[in-house]
Amino acid sequence: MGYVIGPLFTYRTGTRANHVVFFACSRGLWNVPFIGNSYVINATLLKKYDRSKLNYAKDNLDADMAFCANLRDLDVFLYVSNRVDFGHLVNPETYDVTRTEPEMYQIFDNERDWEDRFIHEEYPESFNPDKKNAQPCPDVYWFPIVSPRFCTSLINMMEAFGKWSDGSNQDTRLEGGYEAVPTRDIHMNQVGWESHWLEFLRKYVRPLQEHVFLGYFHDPPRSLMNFVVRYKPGEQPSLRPHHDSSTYTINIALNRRGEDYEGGGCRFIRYNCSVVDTKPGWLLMHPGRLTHYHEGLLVTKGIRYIMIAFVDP
Ligand SMILES: O=C(O)CCC(=O)C(=O)O
Ligand SMILES: [Fe+2]
Repeated sequence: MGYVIGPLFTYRTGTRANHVVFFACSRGLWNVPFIGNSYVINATLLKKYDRSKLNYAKDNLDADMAFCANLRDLDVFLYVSNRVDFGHLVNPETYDVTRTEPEMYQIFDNERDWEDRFIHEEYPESFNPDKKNAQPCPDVYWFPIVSPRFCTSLINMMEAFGKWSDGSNQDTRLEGGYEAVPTRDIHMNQVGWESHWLEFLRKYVRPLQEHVFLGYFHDPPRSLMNFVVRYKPGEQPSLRPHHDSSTYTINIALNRRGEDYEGGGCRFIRYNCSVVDTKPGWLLMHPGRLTHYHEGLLVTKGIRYIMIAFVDP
């Protein structure tokens, strides 16, 4: 599917008001009076015409309008074709090369690329009505959600920032200044990635929640505690039993058990049930309060990274 800008019948030279963008549902080639943003030009034209005529200036028109007007005056045939897939446009407006992992920040501006890069290829399968969603412990669901690239990018973002909390109960990042069960972590807002994370929750996590915990709707999901945890022997290797202050919690594994670290995992005490064979890019989703008292199991070697959000506190 391609798009055509400015159908012949509504076009008036010199005004933008009449430009119409429409999707062509069939494939073909259309003669158009105006093209913008991105185009391919036959190089022989550049040799053939006098540059005083073939240029980007005419009256008070914008450069793209002037260029097309000059081409029309020269009787150059302008057309749009979707017979070949040329790819798609990237919006460079907010691309910030000063960020570590700038692509991760593109969830709003280049949604399609973001999804291709960062969402797990099996994500849509979780909604297949013929498929039974994995439930390693009672009411603990397990879904593929993000790609390996997402996991390494998020770890890079956090390690480049580097200011891991000290694991004490005093935490100035929190409203009350106190964290009862502290982890060594970095919050999403410390790396300027909170709005992006919330969009990810709304767009990709919320539908999974609605799919398995029927009848609970909260759109957009609210989440004040969004962070990456680092478990490491000699630093903080485990987390004592606790409840999360959330309606539901998501816990995304970011690296590989057995390769990057040994030990680790999450144990749900009421059910005496542990999830230890966690997989990078897979998310655990469980109720936060009352039933799902849990602990982070001891990491004996290497570093374990997880991404946590307490949704709807
Ligand atoms: O280590 C885990 O998987 C559990 C982490 C956790 O419970 C938390 O951060 O609240
Ligand atoms: Fe927890």
